[in-house]
Amino acid sequence: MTAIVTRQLSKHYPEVRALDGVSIALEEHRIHGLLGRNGAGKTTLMQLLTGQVFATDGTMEVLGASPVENADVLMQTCFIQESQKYPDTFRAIDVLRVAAGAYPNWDQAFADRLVDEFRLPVKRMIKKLSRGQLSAIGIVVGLASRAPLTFFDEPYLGLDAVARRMFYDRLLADFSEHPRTVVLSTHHIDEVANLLEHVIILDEGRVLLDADTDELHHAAIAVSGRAADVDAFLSDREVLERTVLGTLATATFTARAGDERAAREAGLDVSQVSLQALFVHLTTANAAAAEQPIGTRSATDVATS
Ligand SMILES: Nc1ncnc2c1ncn2[C@@H]1O[C@H](COP(=O)(O)OP(=O)(O)OP(=O)(O)O)[C@@H](O)[C@H]1O
Repeated sequence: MTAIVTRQLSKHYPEVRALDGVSIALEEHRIHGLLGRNGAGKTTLMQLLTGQVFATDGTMEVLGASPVENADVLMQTCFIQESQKYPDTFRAIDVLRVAAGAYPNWDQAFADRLVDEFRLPVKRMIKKLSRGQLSAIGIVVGLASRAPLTFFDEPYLGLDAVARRMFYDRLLADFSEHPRTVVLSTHHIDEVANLLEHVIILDEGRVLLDADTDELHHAAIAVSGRAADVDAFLSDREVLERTVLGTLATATFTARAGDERAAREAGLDVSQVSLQALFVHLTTANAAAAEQPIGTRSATDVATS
């Protein structure tokens, strides 16, 4: 079943098209990555899907219905935002108490364990907590709520590397025991690459890439060897990046079936491209295409190649 379907979903502000004709389908019980450069539209998409802002155009279904003012859907949805505001008088323990009442699948024992692991001082006033401790509150709520649909919007601002690792481990372990749909937006792409089963890359409000991560391993490959051999091999391929060092060249290109074998047969070294590198290649290529005169580009050139 699909947990989320959007069709031509758009959110336009007077000065910017924060989201522009986004059509996606996210299967349930998977961890989806929502990636994009600053201002790409990730938060806007999550705000639309959780009924916090209204669409300018298009339609969406979340857990089978429109999320707009729909208590049934919203009760099954947990949205952890980087900029979450809490009442001035709240301590972390108060947030957890409210969350326990709000989420039907809340697991208090799990929340208590996470509080210990993240060393969260639950009785201290929230306004006195560090940036990382604030993020830890969101993570505890996001995990212990066990909501059928959980959005984590860059949930770990200020969290150190150990705590981030712990978040990924706990998310993965709990997800295997209690499958649910998770949408995670992040700039730490390499850290989460192994967690993600499906990736959407947004760029300037549009979908630049929508693919399962196992397909992505073959979507682009890097070859290196003598510059002349590399260039001969690349002749009719779409090159994402090419660097030359003396007589040697390395190039990343959009791969077609059989390309890996063909490159080896041409005497080239072949390596896989990480999700992070692919992200950088695609968003850079899209920005370069955007600078071309109108009429010579298609915004979906990169996504569909
Ligand atoms: N309320 C608003 N009014 C006007 N413009 C807005 C509003 N909210 C977002 N935007 C603009 O919409 C675009 C998308 O913003 P959004 O917050 O969705 O990006 P993002 O991908 O989450 O970025 P980041 O990675 O920096 O958090 C940006 O250009 C932003 O300035």
